[in-house]
Amino acid sequence: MADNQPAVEAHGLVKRFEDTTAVAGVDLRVGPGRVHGMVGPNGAGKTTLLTMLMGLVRPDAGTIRILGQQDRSLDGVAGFVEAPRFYPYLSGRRNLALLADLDGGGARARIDASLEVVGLSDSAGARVGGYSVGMRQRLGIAAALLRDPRLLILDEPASGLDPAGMRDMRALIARLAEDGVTVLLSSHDMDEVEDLCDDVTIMRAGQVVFDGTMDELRDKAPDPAFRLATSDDERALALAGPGVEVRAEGDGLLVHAQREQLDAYVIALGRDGVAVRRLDLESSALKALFFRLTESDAEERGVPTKEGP
Ligand SMILES: Nc1ncnc2c1ncn2[C@@H]1O[C@H](COP(=O)(O)OP(=O)(O)OP(=O)(O)O)[C@@H](O)[C@H]1O
Repeated sequence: MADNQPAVEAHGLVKRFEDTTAVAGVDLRVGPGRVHGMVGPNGAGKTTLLTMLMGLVRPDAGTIRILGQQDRSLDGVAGFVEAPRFYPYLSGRRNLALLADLDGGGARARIDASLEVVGLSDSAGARVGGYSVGMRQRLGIAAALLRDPRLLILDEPASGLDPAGMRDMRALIARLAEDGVTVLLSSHDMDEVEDLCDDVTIMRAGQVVFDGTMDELRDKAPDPAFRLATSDDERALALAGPGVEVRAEGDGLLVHAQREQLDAYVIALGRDGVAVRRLDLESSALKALFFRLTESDAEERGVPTKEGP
């Protein structure tokens, strides 16, 4: 693969299931060596898109090039969609050995190294049935690494993990990316994507509503929102200065401002004898933008948004 060749190049992808159009004309480019996040509410079409890229589902329309190849040989690609599945009554190592036999090539020789990378060397002899969700997700990545992939496609790799498991998973993905593996992952969690990804595609109802770098997304984001409680909310409302939008909401105030303007506002309150009793981040700029881009769709279609970022 030429150095600057995209790891994924897809044009006009469409996938219908009976009367649902899961993916409705999507273009996607994943640059080499990038960590690319795909976010969207439930039912946005992320999993369907990833299954098409992995060659598990045939698109109704559109073209896909993976690592420069259009022939779907999928050499150099690995990953999982939905949760990775293993034989629960066999050990982690035995599960990998079975997969390595299917994969052939040098896969068997990579078992130990793959277990090591995902931090499962010590538990490799234990039955997968006794593994935590996080261990199973990491075994899924180890299985993918058997193929020595240049492109890893991961469907919600942090799904179902507790905070420590999530932290480990993020660190693992960051390490793989540092080693030069291109990673395309889906997520519900804007914080996770912000933490991990260089580029992001936001999907809604089968379509792309944003595609660009994390920095480009940040530039588009509105001011973050903060909840404020003071000793004199009326006076605090009157003291709102340039770049600070304040309105009464519930039993306190909602403030939209960039951090520097917020700092100046809080100092002004103090100078004026108004005490700040509570100041909490209500919604980060990126989350606010994510909701703006995707929420109308969720409401229209009755899609639950509680799992959203
Ligand atoms: N095999 C299938 N048969 C029928 N409909 C399907 C099938 N797979 C997906 N769909 C529908 O296609 C739409 C997109 O689903 P998809 O799973 O790709 O979304 P998603 O963004 O991955 O959602 P989630 O975050 O909930 O996993 C949904 O309306 C879903 O019900």
